[in-house]
Amino acid sequence: KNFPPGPPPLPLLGNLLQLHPTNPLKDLDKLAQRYGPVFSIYIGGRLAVVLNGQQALREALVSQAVELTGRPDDIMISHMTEGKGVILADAGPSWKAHRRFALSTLRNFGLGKRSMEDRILEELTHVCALLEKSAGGWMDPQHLFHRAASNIICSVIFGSRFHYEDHYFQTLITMIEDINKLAIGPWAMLYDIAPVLRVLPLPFRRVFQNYQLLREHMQKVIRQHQLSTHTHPPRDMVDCYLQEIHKRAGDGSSFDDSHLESLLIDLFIAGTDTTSNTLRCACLYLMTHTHIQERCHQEIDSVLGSRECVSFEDRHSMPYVQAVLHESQRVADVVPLSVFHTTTAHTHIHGYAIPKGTMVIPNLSSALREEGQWRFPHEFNPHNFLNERGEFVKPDAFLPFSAGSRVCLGEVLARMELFLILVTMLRRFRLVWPEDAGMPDYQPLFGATQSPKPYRMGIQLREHT
Ligand code: HEM
Repeated sequence: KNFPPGPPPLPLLGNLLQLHPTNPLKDLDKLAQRYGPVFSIYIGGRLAVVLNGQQALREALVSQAVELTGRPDDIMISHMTEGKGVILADAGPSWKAHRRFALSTLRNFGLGKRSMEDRILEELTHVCALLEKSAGGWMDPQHLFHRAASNIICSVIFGSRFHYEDHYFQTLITMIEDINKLAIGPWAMLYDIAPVLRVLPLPFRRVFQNYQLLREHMQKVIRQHQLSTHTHPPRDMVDCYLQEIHKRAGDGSSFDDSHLESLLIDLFIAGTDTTSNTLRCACLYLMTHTHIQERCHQEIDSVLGSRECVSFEDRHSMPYVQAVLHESQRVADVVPLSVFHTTTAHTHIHGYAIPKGTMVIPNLSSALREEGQWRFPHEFNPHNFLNERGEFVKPDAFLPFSAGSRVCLGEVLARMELFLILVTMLRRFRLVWPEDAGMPDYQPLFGATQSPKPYRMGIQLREHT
């Protein structure tokens, strides 16, 4: 009763035929126009409520934060993660304690010998060395940004990094990409609705194999740390967690080696594609909007002067670069449908009654390009984030990290990475769209995480560097 309206479903398929299999975003827009910002659809046999536009998203995710904390008990994902970790763990004491632990460890990383900022700047020396090698030519930045983002996470959680050419490292990254592709998609759906197929050698088997290999990697790292755990202050997140297990021994908490493995896998998966795809999107637009790149160069040069390194504090003196970065995140639209939520109690959204256990899909993408919320919703324009005085402002519809009790827990790290990486790169290099590359294609490839299509990036050393 009083449930959000939606299109009538077909038996078994629900409304799947009304959603384009490779990119349902336009179809969701059409359904929102017809049924309003909060509507319902059947994904197969499963009923879900879709939230569209910043007002409905904030009303639900922020005002009903507690009621929207749950995650769907998606069968494939729960079989894979055993309900542990943070991203896909349902609301409960284990999720809460691990989220709190991860947030406070990421926040306090200054307490170790090396701050988060130092770790990012160290990775940047390797990024710049590789870019220098390509100066005068071009490269596909996909691998570089993936490896850099992944290494920053490795440095924070394991205290060490991999060489970019390390075959083992490259395999780990490929496994993450594969899990992201397969765990949310038609194969996962088939696994859920047709248990008889689970024994067959179909692609969903790969998700389990990859997840197991990632788990074995984490076990190895944890064992190495256990042999040298009496280091003060802690070197990384694994040290912090092992100390936490010791502190909590006997109090019945869920902190143990197997939860640690799941937490590390989550951070590794969540922190790689997202940051890397945002950087690729920023570079694509900067190469093809040369006047915007030029203004960034001017602002960076004037703020940094002869200083060797940028610091995260410098963002307050660089409103234009900040605006460009946020605009890149807006158009990159990296996690378009967020991670699905579930209601943990009966609640009301937008005047509709939503029972406990309903799946909720936050369409973050709809807010990032919502008419009436942005001065230029359909173009790449940093003035979406600048007021008349040229000061940086952040509109309410900027929700790439979602909002509420499940808001991305890597937001601060991601923002720091994006700023330090982009400023350092633009300070030393000019990014150039290759003359023979034809017209740029800005249409992203849809997925649990969206990415720009592969492209080549021309690199020139800037004269004064
Ligand atoms: C540009 C980069 C990033 C974007 C756009 C992004 C976006 C998101 C979004 C939309 C969610 C889902 C929130 C929800 O369920 O409502 C999320 C969750 C999460 N993100 Fe990020 N993320 C980014 C980078 C990172 C990084 C670097 C890390 C690792 C430190 C990270 C760790 C997580 C975790 C652990 C969750 C699950 C939180 C929970 O369920 O309680 N993210 N992120």
